[in-house]
Amino acid sequence: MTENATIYDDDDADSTALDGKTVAVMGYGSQGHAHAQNLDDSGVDVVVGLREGSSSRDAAREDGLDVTTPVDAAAQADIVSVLVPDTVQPDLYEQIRGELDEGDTLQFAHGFNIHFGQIEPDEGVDVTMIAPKGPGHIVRRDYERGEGTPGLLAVYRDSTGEAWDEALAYGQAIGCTRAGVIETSFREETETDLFGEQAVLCGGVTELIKMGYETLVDAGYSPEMAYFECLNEMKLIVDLMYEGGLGGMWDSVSDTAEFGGLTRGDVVVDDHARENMETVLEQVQQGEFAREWITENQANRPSYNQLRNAEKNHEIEAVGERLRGLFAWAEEPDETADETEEERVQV
Ligand SMILES: NC(=O)C1=CN([C@@H]2O[C@H](COP(=O)(O)OP(=O)(O)OC[C@H]3O[C@@H](n4cnc5c(N)ncnc54)[C@H](OP(=O)(O)O)[C@@H]3O)[C@@H](O)[C@H]2O)C=CC1
Ligand SMILES: CC[C@](O)(C(C)=O)C(=O)O
Ligand SMILES: [Mg+2]
Ligand SMILES: [Mg+2]
Repeated sequence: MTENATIYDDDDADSTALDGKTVAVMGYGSQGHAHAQNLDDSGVDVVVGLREGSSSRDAAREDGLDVTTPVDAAAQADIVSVLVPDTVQPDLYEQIRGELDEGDTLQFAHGFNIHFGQIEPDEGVDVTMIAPKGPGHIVRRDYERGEGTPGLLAVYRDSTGEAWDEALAYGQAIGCTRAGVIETSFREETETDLFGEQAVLCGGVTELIKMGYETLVDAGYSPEMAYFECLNEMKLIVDLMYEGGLGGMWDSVSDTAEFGGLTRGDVVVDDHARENMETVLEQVQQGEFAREWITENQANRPSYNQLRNAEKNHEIEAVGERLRGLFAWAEEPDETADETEEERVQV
């Protein structure tokens, strides 16, 4: 049996580890906007680093944050949180490298570039990771609700002797310790995160949904029925697992669903799927996926763009958009949006 992981909560963190320190958040996308605003709301000094002409600059300023260039932000900072896309991080690092002084920290939300050797930080710089186990918009939403998204903590280099305390305080400031922060390594975070998103969370689930939808539609059932059955209800079922584990879900569904699911689930996701999962994991562990993704970017993402378009054009997307628009709580369309000044009726 593998040993249990160490999990830290709010009581383990000491916010004073960030006293007098400035955090430069590089990027204001999914994770960047959440970390920057959560840190700011937690009383930490934050500056956002964005390239000149960046489409995110207005959003960060409207959220009340100081915005400057990545180089300038890094120059002001004690901790540089690297929250631009993984493929962009090596270039960004080269731009800001000269601004990282001995004792500063490079902080990541995913270990890809350190683990696969795409960034090799200079000696004297601490290298840490707080990786929220959830999308950035949920990290922000959880924090605002007084809750938190679970996170992972890893230290790749601790030159100062303060890296662990500082990283845990960072995890607290973005709300992760409210839910629990698990101690890990850059290798373990990178390999499990890549495997999870490819085989289960993003890749596995979308293929399961599309295959279920196509099976029903090909058999003559309506697209609307197939959408509700295979995609919409997925969230409701997963919510039950999130709240009460697999058992919580099985308790809530009918005995008929439980018997059918327990006898037929592994007919669909069978030993072939397990073997394929093992292959996907090996490709991650051996760096094969990383090399493919790096090469794909060097070639301007031909496969990525093609696959992305195919996914967007899948019939389930149009059906879903129409059905979600019928939900009573869906936003009313702004009927004046396309009207000219003259066409508007003053009342
Ligand atoms: N998405 C998520 O929820 C999760 C992400 N992570 C990790 O967090 C990190 C950030 O990912 P994520 O939040 O998805 O990133 P995003 O794709 O959301 O980052 C977008 C931001 O990066 C900036 N950016 C994009 N390209 C460049 C560039 N060439 N130069 C400078 N800035 C650029 C964008 O600014 P501009 O307007 O200038 O383009 C924008 O502010 C990654 O390491 C990822 O693996 C970890 C957990 C979950
Ligand atoms: C599951 C995808 C993720 O790893 C995440 C939101 O945690 C990501 O890279 O976006
Ligand atoms: Mg993840
Ligand atoms: Mg990921």
